Amino acid sequence: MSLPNINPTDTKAWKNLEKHYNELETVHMKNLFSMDKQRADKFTIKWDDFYLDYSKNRITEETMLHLLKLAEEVKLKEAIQSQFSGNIINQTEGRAVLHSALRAPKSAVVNVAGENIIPEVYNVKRKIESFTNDVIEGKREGYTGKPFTHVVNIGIGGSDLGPAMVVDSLQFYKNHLTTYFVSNVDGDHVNEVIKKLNPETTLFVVVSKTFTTQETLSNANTIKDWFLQSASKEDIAKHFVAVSTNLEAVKNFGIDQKNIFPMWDWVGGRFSLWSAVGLTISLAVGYNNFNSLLRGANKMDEHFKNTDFESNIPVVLALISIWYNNFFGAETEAVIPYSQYLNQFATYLQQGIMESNGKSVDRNGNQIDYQTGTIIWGEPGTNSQHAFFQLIHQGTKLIPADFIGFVKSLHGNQDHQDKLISNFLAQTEALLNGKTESQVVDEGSKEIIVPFKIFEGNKPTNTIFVNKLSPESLGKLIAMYEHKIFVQGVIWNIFSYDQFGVELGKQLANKILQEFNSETVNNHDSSTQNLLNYYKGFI
Ligand SMILES: O=P(O)(O)OC[C@H]1O[C@H](O)[C@H](O)[C@@H](O)[C@@H]1O
Repeated sequence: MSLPNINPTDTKAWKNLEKHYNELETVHMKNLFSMDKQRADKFTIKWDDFYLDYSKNRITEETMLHLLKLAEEVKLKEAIQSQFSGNIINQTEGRAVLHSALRAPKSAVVNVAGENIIPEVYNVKRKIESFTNDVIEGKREGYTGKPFTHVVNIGIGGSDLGPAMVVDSLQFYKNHLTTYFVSNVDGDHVNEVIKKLNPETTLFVVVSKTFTTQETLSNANTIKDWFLQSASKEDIAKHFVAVSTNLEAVKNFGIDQKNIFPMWDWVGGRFSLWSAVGLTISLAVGYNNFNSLLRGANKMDEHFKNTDFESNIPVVLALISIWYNNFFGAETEAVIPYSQYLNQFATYLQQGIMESNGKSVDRNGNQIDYQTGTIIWGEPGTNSQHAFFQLIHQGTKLIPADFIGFVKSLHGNQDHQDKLISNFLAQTEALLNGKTESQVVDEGSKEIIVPFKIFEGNKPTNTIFVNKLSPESLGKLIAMYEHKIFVQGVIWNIFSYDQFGVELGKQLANKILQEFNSETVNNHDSSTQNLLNYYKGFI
């Protein structure tokens, strides 16, 4: 069974939402709150250690009914079943989409082409575990007999962003190993990392699903050449491991077969941190913590699969986002974690969300005439308050935002925590209520200044309060957004799991690279031609 194929704008719910939008467009949330004392309770979902308050949105109970009807009409339930049961829902690439299987319990049965993939998943997990333990305990040594002190992850896109974000987010749980990530083909990146390394005590994890990615192979080769300045070819087996589906290409690179951690084509790059792509996570925080991350994601999978849509966190978040995107015309969404640890969270989500749902052709191959993929951005609070919050509060654009906070701190300094959380709560309150003219006047502002100090309010936010930042809760949080992506892709009737949009630039870059060495080049538009010639003048 493939995915349902329903144009959302043809549904009854969509038409009802259009009508309903006209009624609600100018309604201020402030009034919705004063009209209904139960509002916050009605629009709150408590699940496990998650507390989602979505009451500060421009919605009523009727809005949610229409949105839930939309989910029903596009056959979301069937789509979820189809994904989890291993159907080829990535139809444009002919693949199943089973990152959820990577965090399923051992007893699960998930068939791909008639074969249960779970035993193979657990074989690789065992390999990750024993390798991790050997490195951490110093049983695995470098070519001069010293234990490893540094790990360098070489990858890009999904083979970099996930592990990098998780390692950064879980640095509180980190062990003695120092980790670096090299991704950019800009030589400065690899150069700066190399400066900090000792070849005798550094382990290199080359991560590439395809093992054809220019950036990763260039960086891996540069590092290998640097390594061979002090070590010999035989030592590569001790210091280089790889994660890939392309076992042949890894062997050709010179990595020992024993050092290959396989992955599968049913794991999309941007959803792959749960596979061996997460090896650097496991090395940095230990296998047990890596496994807790997976357990958390699995709990979210179960919640997503089994909970009615009205209390299903990823579904509700996805529907609200559709409401703003497709009816209010909002183009962007901010993700604001009130945790410095989640510094890279929005960057990570950018790939997941924008690579998945940045599509303009529906599942029939037809051009679509409604908005898809949201633009995602964000930075941790409170820093972001002092940077771009002005525009959210008083600018002309509607920017729905997710506020993510943790009730308990990891540092244990309650003074800092109270200050952080007071800001976390105050911002969504301010965005909701704003400040009226009479309030500004009462504060004694000069008349001429009054208009500049008015806050319109009515700015939507979701508050996601989680008990504590742990590997498990982080796993839930990431999986929550993964499922939100899926739900939106189903509603927009697009294929969320391919990424053909990244190919054209790659092809042209390869062509231009060759042209740097050829005498005459004149097959470009005049702008590109001039720029290319300008650069050639320097090489
Ligand atoms: O893991 P790799 O095969 O090296 O791919 C790395 C990345 O590059 C591609 O261009 C895609 O846009 C990403 O989805 C992918 O994660």
